[in-house]
Amino acid sequence: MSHKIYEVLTWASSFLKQHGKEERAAELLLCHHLQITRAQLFARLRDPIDENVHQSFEADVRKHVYEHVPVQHLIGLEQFYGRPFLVNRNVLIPRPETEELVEGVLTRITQLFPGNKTIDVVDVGTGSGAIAITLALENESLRVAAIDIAPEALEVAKRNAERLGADVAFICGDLLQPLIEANRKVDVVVSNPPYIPENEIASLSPVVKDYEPLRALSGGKDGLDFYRRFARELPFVLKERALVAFEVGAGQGEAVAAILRQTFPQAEVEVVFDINGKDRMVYASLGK
Ligand SMILES: C[S@@+](CC[C@H](N)C(=O)[O-])C[C@H]1O[C@@H](n2cnc3c(N)ncnc32)[C@H](O)[C@@H]1O
Repeated sequence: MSHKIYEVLTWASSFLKQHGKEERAAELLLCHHLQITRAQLFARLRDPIDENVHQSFEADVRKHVYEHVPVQHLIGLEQFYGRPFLVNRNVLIPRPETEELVEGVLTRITQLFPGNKTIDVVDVGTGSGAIAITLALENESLRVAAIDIAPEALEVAKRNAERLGADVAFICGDLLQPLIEANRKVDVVVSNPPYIPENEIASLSPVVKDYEPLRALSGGKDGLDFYRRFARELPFVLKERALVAFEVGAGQGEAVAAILRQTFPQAEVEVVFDINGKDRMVYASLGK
């Protein structure tokens, strides 16, 4: 007997809810299996569903529930700043908080660098390329480079740049070392580095811990290792007038601001809260 789309959707929603998962995953996965948009899904609720599609959808719902495979890995995509980014186990799934970081960078760039000269930006720890690619697509005055230590992450980032038509120079290397070695200076350094304290990794949910790369998560003993390294390396790569923009873990804002103030006593340093009221971004403007 063939099922109707709404029956399958109702089953999946309540199965997910019953197992403590977000019900919205049902819609996302069903749209993916039917190859339709959300609006089309709701227009077709009373249509019958092909049995093969039904089976493969149900198998994915069960994988999400029992094996904790992230929905984004089942679909192969995550939306970031309104664009679809390919994701897999080699990259962090880009998060909505990071969209706020991108927004903050775009606004501050306009304020700090009025006029239309080319602005050199580097995204450090680019992962899927979400930050670098979005910046390049949103502001054509930006010349964007992106660094990651993991070649397998850069493969994903390069495919994303190609698919989305963004011009980004990808570099494999350790933090700012590639720029320091090339004696290259930039106007903007943006980064969402690993910042989770080591002892919190074990208690992360399995969807994160088992499927996202550890090197994208762990920020050392107190989570601040990368910010301390940035503080040592930034003075070698920043132009006189420059912007540093970091995503931080909730509760780390003041500690990261203190690290930046110590390195750049003249800088204007701001801790910015996200829409959920958490301190998630720190900006330092130099040479204002
Ligand atoms: C938290 S993820 C951020 C990914 C992406 N920028 C985003 O916001 O979705 C951190 C990234 O930093 C990279 N990374 C870790 N250590 C690094 C290092 N020493 N130098 C450069 N990149 C590094 C990881 O491979 C990972 O892709």
